[in-house]
Parts: sequence; structure tokens; C-alpha cells
Amino acid sequence: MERIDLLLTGIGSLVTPQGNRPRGGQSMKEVCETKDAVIAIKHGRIAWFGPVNEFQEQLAGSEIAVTMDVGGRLVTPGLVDPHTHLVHGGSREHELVLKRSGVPYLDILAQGGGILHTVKCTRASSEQELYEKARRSLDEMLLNGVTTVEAKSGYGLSLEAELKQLSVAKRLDAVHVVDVVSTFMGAHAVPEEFKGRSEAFVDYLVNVMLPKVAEEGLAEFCDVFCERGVFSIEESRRILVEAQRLGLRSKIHADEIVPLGGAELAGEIGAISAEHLLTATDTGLAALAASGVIPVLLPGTSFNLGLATHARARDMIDKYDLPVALSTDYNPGSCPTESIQLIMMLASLNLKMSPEEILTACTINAANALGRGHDIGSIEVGKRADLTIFDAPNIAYLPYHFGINHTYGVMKNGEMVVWNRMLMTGTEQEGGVV
Ligand SMILES: N=CN[C@@H](CCC(=O)O)C(=O)O
Ligand SMILES: [Zn+2]
Repeated sequence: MERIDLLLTGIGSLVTPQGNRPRGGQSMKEVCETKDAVIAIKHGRIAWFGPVNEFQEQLAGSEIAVTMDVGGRLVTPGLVDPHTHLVHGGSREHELVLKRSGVPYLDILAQGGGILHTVKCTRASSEQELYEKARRSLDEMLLNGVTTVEAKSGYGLSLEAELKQLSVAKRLDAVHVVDVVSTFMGAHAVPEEFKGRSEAFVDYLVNVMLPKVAEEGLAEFCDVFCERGVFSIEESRRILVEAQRLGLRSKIHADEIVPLGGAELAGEIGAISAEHLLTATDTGLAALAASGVIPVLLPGTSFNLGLATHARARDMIDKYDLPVALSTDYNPGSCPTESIQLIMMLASLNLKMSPEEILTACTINAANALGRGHDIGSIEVGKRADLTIFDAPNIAYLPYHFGINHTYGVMKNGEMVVWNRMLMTGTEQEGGVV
């Protein structure tokens, strides 16, 4: 190699899943660790990585433009958050006491609160207001080590307001260093103006909203909240199949609260992913496995809703060989957090996933849930140089030492975009304040 744009040195431990494909079952544990490693970057992509002594043998004589030493820290692929409701107006802290007093999530929605409250706020917000709020969340995610994020619409529920949300996601993707992948989720709830007329709303969605979203190229995926009292299996099938016809791949909020058969539907229509799955049955899990659907688990949501049940990650991995992915589900209601590191801890605590499985779920499997396993999600020669540097000795340390942000640095497309958070007050050290 004649010229290296950037050489990352001093990597105490480099840990990554291997390959481009989703890693299911026992292969979720098979991450590859290289100690005392270096990574060479050229044109924003990984040109070489391996132990420092091999680098000296193989690439001696290369011209190195910039060298950065990460001081013995842990380096992983940039994390991928494959399920968020990033763009929305307002917040819902006024529902906190109601929720904590035991009022169920679906009851709050049926009374016009929940998602429908956020619809009001989103409709009332200007595009610029939505942009500024989502940009701050995206910054927070980046500081947590996330380099690619999925963003769903679904708080507009009218053509105009859905397009406004999707335009914000598109602008953010163009301007922000984090890649934003768009999903159209007009079927998130039935809006007030269609109350009691869900069939008419589905007609509007299929005949008016979907064609416009597809024509303007504003979304890559289509998602539906398939749930009792929201969208039925038949309605979900109709929307997702029509979206597929227009070129949008399917995702589905499935079997979150009631086992409606959303996982079975995901298998039937060949969805790329099925999300939540807290109440999915064995038939449903078998359907996911048979069709190669990626289960995206959201342990922050069950935690925040105070549910006693959790998604059956162990069965998914051990019995069905499924490639589990993890995500924040960042949204203003059931999971108002941007912290993927909190999700890692909850996956350990409540889903009983091992540190290796958690890393695989937040990298290569999450990348595949967005159809991007060929480009991101593992440290491979030729892939994007998206990397997260943690101030941690090993991957088990991330879910173990919880409630803090372990990120030291983040590289996106070969550029260091986060580096050593500064303490403006200074740190007392021998010889004075530095
Ligand atoms: N469950 C449906 N949708 C979101 C929550 C949206 C909200 O409460 O605002 C979710 O994935 O958890
Ligand atoms: Zn969601």
C-alpha cells in the first residue's frame, strides 16, 4: 500500500464480528479479538487491520499521512441503531405519573394520548423545529458511539405531516455525520380525524400517502404498528404488500403487547425485520427463522413500560438460530432514550445475552436489519471506516459498568468526529490543573 490516509494505533483490543451476513444462533458469540492492533484507513474505508507486529512486517514503507494513538483502548465497529422514532415534536413527561400508576400503554393511546399526543405536537411543529430537535438527539446518539440510525415517520399521519417528518430525516442524513436510514410508518396509529374508521385511513394511506412517499424516494422501508386496537393482521398485510410493490421493504412492529401473529406475517411476506416480539409465539419465531427475518429487540421499552415480560432472546438464539439485533426504539413515549449503551446493559440484565452476543446484535445484525451488512457493521477490509473507541478494557465492561457513557471517540467514514470529551472545569493533577 503506497499511502495510508490515517493509521489508528495503540488499540488495546479490537473486537468485531466477521463477515457481511447476519450472525444467528451460536455464531452470535463468535466475535474476533485482536490485541495490540492497528487499523489503516484509505479513502474513508478500512484498508488493513491486524496486530501491530504484522503491520510492521507487511506495510513497512507505506506513506502515512496521519497517525492517531487511541491509548490502549477498546475499538469496535461503529454501532448501528436500527429502530428509532427520531423525528417528532414535543415530549410526554406529563404521562409519566399515569404510566407509573399502572395505566396500560394501549389505554393511554385509546384515550387520545400517547402516540396521538405526539401527532398533535409534530403537526404543530415547523420543519425547522423538528430538524433542530432531531439533530440534538442524533448528536447524543453519536456521542454514544452510534454511526448509523434508522428513523421512522409515523407522528404526522397526514400526507403533509408525514412528508415533513421524512424530509427532516432526509436533510439530517445529508448534513449530519451519522447516516440516517428512512422508514415510512404512516400506519403508526389511526389519527383523530379517522377515529373509528380505520379502513378508510388504510385506504388513504395506500392510495395517497404511499405512492407519494415512494415517488419522492423518501423512504427505503415501510413499517406498521400491528397490534390489537391499532392495525390488524389483514390491514398490516395490505399496507406492507402494497409498499413492497412500490419498492419499500417491510418492517413490522409485531407481537409487542398481544400475540396477534405479527411474527407469522413477517415470515409470510418476507419482511427484513420484525420488532419488539415480546409476546411472539413459537410458531411466530419459527416463521421468522424459516424466512430469514431479523428480530430487532428493544429491551429499553419493556423496561420503561415496567413490564414483567421480556422478549425471548435466549430461545431466539438457542432454539431458533435467529440473528438477534438490538435497538433503542428511541421515541417520546415508550422509550425516551438515545442511549444504546443503556440498551446493552438491559440486554445483559433482562434478555440474558452475553457481551459477545450484544456486540453482534448492535453491529452486524443491526446493519443487516437495515440491508447494509455489506458496507457497515464489522471491521473488514473494504468496509466503511466507521469505528467506536471505548474507554473500556473489554466488551464485557460495557454492560457491566452501567449508567455512564463509555465512548472515548467515534470515527465516521475515516474521519474522527468524537474525541475525548472535554471537561471544561479542568482536572486536578499533580502540578496544577490541566
Ligand atoms: N409501539 C409502537 N410505537 C413505538 C412507541 C411510540 C410512542 O409511544 O410514541 C414503539 O415502537 O415503542
Ligand atoms: Zn418503534
